[in-house]
Amino acid sequence: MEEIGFLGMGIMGKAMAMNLLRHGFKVSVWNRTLSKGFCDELKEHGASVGESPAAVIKKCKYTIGMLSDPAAALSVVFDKDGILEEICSGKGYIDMSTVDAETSSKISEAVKKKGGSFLEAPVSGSKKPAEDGQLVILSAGDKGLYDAILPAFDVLGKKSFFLGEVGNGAKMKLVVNMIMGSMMNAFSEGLVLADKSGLSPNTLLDVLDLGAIANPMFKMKGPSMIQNSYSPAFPLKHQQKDMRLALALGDENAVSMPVAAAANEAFKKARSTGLGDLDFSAVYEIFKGTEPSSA
Ligand SMILES: NC(=O)C1=CN([C@@H]2O[C@H](COP(=O)(O)OP(=O)(O)OC[C@H]3O[C@@H](n4cnc5c(N)ncnc54)[C@H](OP(=O)(O)O)[C@@H]3O)[C@@H](O)[C@H]2O)C=CC1
Ligand SMILES: O=CCCC(=O)O
Repeated sequence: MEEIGFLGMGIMGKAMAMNLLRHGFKVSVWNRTLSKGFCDELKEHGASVGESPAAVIKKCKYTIGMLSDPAAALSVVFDKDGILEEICSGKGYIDMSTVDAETSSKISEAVKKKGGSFLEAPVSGSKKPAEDGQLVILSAGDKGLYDAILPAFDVLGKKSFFLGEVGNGAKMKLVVNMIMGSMMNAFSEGLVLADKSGLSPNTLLDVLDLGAIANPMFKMKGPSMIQNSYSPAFPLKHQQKDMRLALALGDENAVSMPVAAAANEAFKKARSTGLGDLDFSAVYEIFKGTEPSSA
């Protein structure tokens, strides 16, 4: 397949680009902050490093973006040296960041106006699934671009969905993360309730894992939460962004979401106490009423 461009070498972007390289793809990467040290590692695996989003688009037929939030996703497209300066007929941009439908539509319209094609493709799954090529890809937009990029999606993910028009991928992702964030809050409350009422949180994990609400998230995050350990796989600031965007989607559709609203408050409180760069499971500290003893 043609060389693939990759913009945004954060937790997810770096793992995904590395995975493409391991599977024999040629990859050209770019990150806003070059000094973060990702370059050498990726270069060792054969990546070339572009000096701007425009430079990467110019070089590659297909370019993927994995940026933190709507402001970042818009910036790489519309700002100086951005995607719009080089996107043209025959080139495709695939935004895999988690953003709202409005952001995605804005990008789609601008890219199409320049003759390019656009696909939104946010993902379910975190750092480890990204490293292992086990993401769930929620794409929507240009079906021709989806078909063309499938060989790369097959490496990045265990399943790809095509959900129709631009916006549907973003909405699906926000619904999923709204449920996940609400679950993390209920789980944290339960761990605190078990502890304060004289039960072992570890035994609670064993009981949960054998019942109808067993799930990979409780199983994976529970033991480290009990150890007050929150090394970031999915940063809490991004989970709070997703709750905020999901609540806005609820507003638009007049859907009452009291559970998600309460969860959002807890994530906001966690951010305001300096936990934003830790894993989103650090919201547990808000329910414990303590500061984390380690990251
Ligand atoms: N981590 C996870 O488990 C998952 C994350 N996601 C979503 O994927 C996206 C990336 O997440 P993740 O990798 O964890 O996030 P990180 O915070 O690790 O990385 C964010 C990336 O966005 C870049 N960035 C931020 N602001 C700007 C800007 N204004 N202009 C250009 N680049 C910018 C950062 O560059 P710089 O290094 O310069 O700051 C960095 O490359 C987010 O939308 C997140 O919600 C989706 C599924 C799972
Ligand atoms: O957006 C982040 C999702 C994290 C996950 O699905 O485990």
